[in-house]
Amino acid sequence: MLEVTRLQKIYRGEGREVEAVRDLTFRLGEGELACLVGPSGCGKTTLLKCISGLMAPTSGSVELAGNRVTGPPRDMAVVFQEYGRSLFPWMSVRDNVELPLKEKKLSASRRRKLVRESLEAVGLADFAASYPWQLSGGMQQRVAIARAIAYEPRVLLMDEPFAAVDAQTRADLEDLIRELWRKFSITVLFVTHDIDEAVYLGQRVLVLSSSPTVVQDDVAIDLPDRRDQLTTRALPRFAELRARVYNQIQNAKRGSADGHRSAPSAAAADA
Ligand SMILES: Nc1ncnc2c1ncn2[C@@H]1O[C@H](COP(=O)(O)OP(=O)(O)OP(=O)(O)O)[C@@H](O)[C@H]1O
Repeated sequence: MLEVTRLQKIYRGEGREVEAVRDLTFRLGEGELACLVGPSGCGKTTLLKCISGLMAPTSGSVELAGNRVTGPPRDMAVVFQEYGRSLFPWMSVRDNVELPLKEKKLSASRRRKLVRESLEAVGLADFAASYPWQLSGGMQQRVAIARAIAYEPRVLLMDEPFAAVDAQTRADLEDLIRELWRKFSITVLFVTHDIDEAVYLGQRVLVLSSSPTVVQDDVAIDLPDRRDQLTTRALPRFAELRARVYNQIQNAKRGSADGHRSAPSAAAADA
């Protein structure tokens, strides 16, 4: 569904160059839920901007369902960390969710149906007429998620979407993402700083190296598919996977090539 091949991004300006991403290759199969972690400043946002077509890579390519991404694709939606800035405060929840659907030129009845279903799916059916500023941070992020889901994307990119909410809300939102992923069979790429969150959510965790970035490790998360905040996180296997991802990030910070690989199959075999 998503194929990133030998992606490189060099920022140029004022007589200096920053190579943020060096040589990134990975694939996401249809319906996969993969998390992406890496040291601070390693190029996660740069990567997401290239994948979502907001920025052109210096070299390499991104393909979505076999089509090269050269601008924001119709089949992709992005949820950012800063929900406060991604929702329009003067529009009701309903209108915020409906706005991108107008661009898709869907009929009014189809738009209404999608808005209703997506608000129901995130538990906000009763708040359609409210304004974002009347809702808590966690609820606002649910609105942003509903807007993304209503767009019926094949791929959903999430850039540290829960970094600004409290721990309890974060746990609820994590469970919501797994529920929506199962319900709508979307391919999800979820960027996070939080190792536990990556292991809890993902079927795979891609660990990025320090900038200039390559894929340092690709860990298959072989935890039971039905996850639960208490029992899953208490499993010995959860602790093992967490330790592996943690060690890889420490290696990445030290710039060590230990465990460096980019082929998913090799990593899956010894995860
Ligand atoms: N517009 C830009 N011009 C020049 N350099 C940039 C630009 N944007 C990012 N960089 C550099 O590229 C590298 C990667 O930045 P990026 O924001 O993609 O990393 P990140 O992993 O998302 O960071 P964080 O973990 O702090 O969110 C950094 O060295 C950063 O300074």
